[in-house]
Amino acid sequence: MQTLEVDLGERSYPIHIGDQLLSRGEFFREHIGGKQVAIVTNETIAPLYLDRLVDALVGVTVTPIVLPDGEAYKNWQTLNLIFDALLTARLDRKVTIIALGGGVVGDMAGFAAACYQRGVEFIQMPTTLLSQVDSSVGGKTGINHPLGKNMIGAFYQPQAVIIDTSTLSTLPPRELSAGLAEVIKYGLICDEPFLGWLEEHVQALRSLDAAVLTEAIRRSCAAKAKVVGADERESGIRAILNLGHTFGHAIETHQGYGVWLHGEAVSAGMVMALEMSCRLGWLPASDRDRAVSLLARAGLPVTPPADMTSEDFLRHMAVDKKVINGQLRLVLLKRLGEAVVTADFPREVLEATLRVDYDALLAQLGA
Ligand SMILES: NC(=O)c1ccc[n+]([C@@H]2O[C@H](COP(=O)([O-])OP(=O)(O)OC[C@H]3O[C@@H](n4cnc5c(N)ncnc54)[C@H](O)[C@@H]3O)[C@@H](O)[C@H]2O)c1
Ligand SMILES: O=C(O)C(=O)C[C@@H](O)[C@H](O)[C@H](O)COP(=O)(O)O
Ligand SMILES: [Zn+2]
Repeated sequence: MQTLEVDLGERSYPIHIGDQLLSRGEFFREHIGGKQVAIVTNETIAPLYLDRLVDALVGVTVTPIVLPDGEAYKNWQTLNLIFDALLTARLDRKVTIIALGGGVVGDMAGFAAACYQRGVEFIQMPTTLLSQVDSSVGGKTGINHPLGKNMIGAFYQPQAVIIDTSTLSTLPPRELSAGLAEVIKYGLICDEPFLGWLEEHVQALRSLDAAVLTEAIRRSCAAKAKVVGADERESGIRAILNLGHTFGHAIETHQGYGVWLHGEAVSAGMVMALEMSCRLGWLPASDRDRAVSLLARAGLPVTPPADMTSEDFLRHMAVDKKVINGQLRLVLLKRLGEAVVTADFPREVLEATLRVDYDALLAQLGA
């Protein structure tokens, strides 16, 4: 078992990473202040892991809250199901909410914790690769709005993140690949040597090699914890974690959520951000191509959806949390391993990037 720390002063918390932690009640008990626990999960994860977690939580009363599964349910109606269940069970403000699931469960359970009785404690127990390397760490919680992704939410930090790597054994391969998009993101934005390591180990990751997966999770969490520790509420540097997301969120919103997975949309979005970085003369085409082939080898889409026009992108990209006074800001790369957040680009370069024939680009690459 390894433990990292998210260093946020009085809101600091540990990230425990290890095998079979789900059954180790002591890791949870340490972070549970009262006698009441509510476990928020969904109908796919509950039959796999809920009983094991309930059995491990000796000495507290447990209220399971089982939500419908899917990105399309990350909304007000589903959030309200959590409040209904908390109130029906008469859980008080000493309750600890445990989010048992992927990023959808984690974002909603965290937001519910931020709101219920003006804030109760919560623990992240992420069960997808994406949630283990990204969404469980850093305190971004919230829900989608039909007009924009994650538009309603709060920064609200958990008491702890407990990552049981064995839960990945049941994860569908498509979901594993989606998680790899965010892993590759860390290499692109802040850790070029990690990118090289991923190029060597991508096949082992896709084959669920336990040691290699654990190392990828550890390095990803360390990168995220460092950025979050430097800028908890995204007033500056934290926005680099959004590489590819302005394009990717446009894809997810355009599709009405849940058609492409978040990681898939981010993968295509990162290719677009890298293409734009090339067009600005910052990144050599060979570096873009290196990233594109790694994403493709990870089983991810590297071209945007064929039916989305540049106007579609521009309309959705105008609704982005990085827009200030109507000015779009994007995360681009100065070089592999170094991202910048900038509004300093000619509009024509963005428009040209959106009009690129990505299939032709891919064909040239032979990826
Ligand atoms: N808060 C953040 O910082 C942050 C960061 C990245 C992504 N996100 C959000 O996270 C969400 C995506 O998260 P995700 O990729 O985990 O998707 P998800 O939560 O939808 O989970 C993916 C699928 O895998 C299933 N599943 C989960 N664990 C499983 C397991 N161990 N075995 C079998 N099936 C399992 C889920 O039921 C679901 O069907 C998006 O809403 C995205 O916006 C948030
Ligand atoms: O933690 C962050 O900060 C991130 O940007 C991580 C992203 O991977 C994640 O998808 C996040 O939810 C996007 O944030 P948003 O503020 O653009 O909704
Ligand atoms: Zn993301």
